[in-house]
Amino acid sequence: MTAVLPRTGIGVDVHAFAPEDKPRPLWLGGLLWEGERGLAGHSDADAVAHAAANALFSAAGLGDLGTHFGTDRPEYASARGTVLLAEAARIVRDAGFGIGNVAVQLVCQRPRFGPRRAEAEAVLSEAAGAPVSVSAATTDHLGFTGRREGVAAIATALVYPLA
Ligand SMILES: Nc1ccn([C@@H]2O[C@H](COP(=O)(O)O)[C@@H](O)[C@H]2O)c(=O)n1
Ligand SMILES: C[C@@]1(CO)OP(=O)(O)OP(=O)(O)OC[C@H]1O
Repeated sequence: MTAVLPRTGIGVDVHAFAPEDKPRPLWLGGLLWEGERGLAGHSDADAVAHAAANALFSAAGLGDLGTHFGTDRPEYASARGTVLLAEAARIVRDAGFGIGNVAVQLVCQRPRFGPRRAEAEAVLSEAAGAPVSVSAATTDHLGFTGRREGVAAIATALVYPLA
């Protein structure tokens, strides 16, 4: 008898802060952060949502964000991370998987994520159609995140084959 096992996936995303002469709004964890410096990218550069989507694709063995939403696709310019995450979840489900959960670790000095964690988790979970949890850590001012050059996010996901 062959066991039907769940599958785990991993995803990473990094975005640099936008240059001062080309300011952008900050979208992170599906939320708009008023008064915070925005991130550079083709889409809205929401590293938390992108890492979550990468982890879902990884778990399902379906490549990654670039496989499905390349930067050569004008329709994804400034696209919301939640839109990409919802589309990733749809693609994974259409490939025959249920989604157990997604866990994201955000690494940055700013913004302070904790006060808006519940709000972000609700928005991301709605987009994925499954529980998405987000934790945050600084790097004690070390490295590119510590110097506030950008943010990093690392995610895991669990999916299971539907019968
Ligand atoms: N961008 C961040 C980073 C961290 N937090 C919260 O602060 C706690 C302490 O961070 P350390 O890096 O010093 O471990 C962390 O556990 C988070 O709860 C945050 O909200 N936003
Ligand atoms: C999301 C896409 C497409 O708009 O562009 P970016 O916003 O630059 O983000 P990245 O995390 O580098 O993933 C690549 C692309 O799929």
